[in-house]
Amino acid sequence: MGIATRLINAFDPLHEATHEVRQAFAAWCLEGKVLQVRYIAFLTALLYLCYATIQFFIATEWLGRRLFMHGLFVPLMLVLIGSMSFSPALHRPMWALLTVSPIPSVFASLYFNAGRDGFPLYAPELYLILIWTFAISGLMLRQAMLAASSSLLMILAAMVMFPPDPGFIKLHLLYLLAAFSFGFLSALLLEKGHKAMFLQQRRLTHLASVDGLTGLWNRQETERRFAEECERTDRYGTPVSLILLDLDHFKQVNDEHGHTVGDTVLKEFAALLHSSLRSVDQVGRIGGEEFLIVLPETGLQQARAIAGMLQERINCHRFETVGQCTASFGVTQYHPEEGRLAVINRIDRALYQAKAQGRNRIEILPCSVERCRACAAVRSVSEKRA
Ligand SMILES: Nc1nc2c(ncn2[C@@H]2O[C@H](COP(=O)(O)OP(=O)(O)OP(=O)(O)O)[C@@H](O)[C@H]2O)c(=O)[nH]1
Repeated sequence: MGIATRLINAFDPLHEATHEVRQAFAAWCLEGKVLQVRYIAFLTALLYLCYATIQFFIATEWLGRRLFMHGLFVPLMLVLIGSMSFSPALHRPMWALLTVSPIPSVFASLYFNAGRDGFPLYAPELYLILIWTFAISGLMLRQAMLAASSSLLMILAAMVMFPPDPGFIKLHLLYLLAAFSFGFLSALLLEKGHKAMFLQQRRLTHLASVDGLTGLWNRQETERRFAEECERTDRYGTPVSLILLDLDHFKQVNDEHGHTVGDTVLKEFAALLHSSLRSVDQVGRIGGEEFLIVLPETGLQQARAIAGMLQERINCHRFETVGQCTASFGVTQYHPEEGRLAVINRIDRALYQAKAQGRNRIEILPCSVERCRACAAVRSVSEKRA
């Protein structure tokens, strides 16, 4: 790896991240910076009005144009940016406008002052714009770099076309270098800090949603994902089913082989479930040896077939040290009319029945909505049995 790549990587905590993670970072970062953009845009507009007022008293040339630019055009552009920050739908054009906003300010300053006697008096505006673009505006590093580099090119071009006083030129170059490098470095370090914070937050969020032993979702996250699927069902009518399963006589495993072996069985069991299901299915450990599977876009009959497939795989699997294990299953489908709590209660009942009726069984309970076609077949079988 080249030195340049190593250096870039050292400043980029996301250098190994996927495109999706980088996009998630950009969205997270931009959302967090909206408030900064708002305050900075309004404050800068105010300062430009002060600048225009001072020029009103000291400027000897182009007074009307200076007042138009610094008292009207630039402040209005900044107020527009600040106002756009209030509406999420306008955030994209707001970022675009913020990226180009330094250009007219630099252009105006050069147009009014380059090659004139008063240039050193007004040159600090150029240095401030460079620092503002990098470290204050709220722009992401890449956009800030684009805007500041364009500004710097314009300033250098103006310097070639209208050379300042030879005594001032070296100082001017030094100030430009200082403004650009200070601004760039602070933007680079700020973005590095943001990236590290983003990664840390993702890690913590992940840790807070997984079960430490099995790596499956924990109870809270499983319930959250189930609620999300229910909302999808409420909105689009796509079915969602649940399987609740519990290892049979797991206490015996612990009692006979010890908790460490019990833990290994739970891990192996979790891996078996995870590898047997589709990637869209959500598996969580919601209690000691109790697991909940959320099956999106799956009706009751399909869920029954999936539970059958899992039962067969579990029965065929030989767990380390303990050999064969079995599990009991409750299966049901969510129906929008009855609410989530009713489904959770029903699947609990289904599992209880499977345990009560001898374990290593699948019990299916239809929903309580009479006209639900998905559950009709199961309901009639249950009624016949009763
Ligand atoms: N090793 C281990 N055991 C656990 C863990 N969490 C819960 N358990 C044990 O799981 C066992 C559950 O026992 P019970 O609720 O009586 O259930 P069971 O023996 O599986 O009986 P049935 O469910 O009725 O078939 C208890 O012994 C708990 O200590 C864990 O994280 N690791």
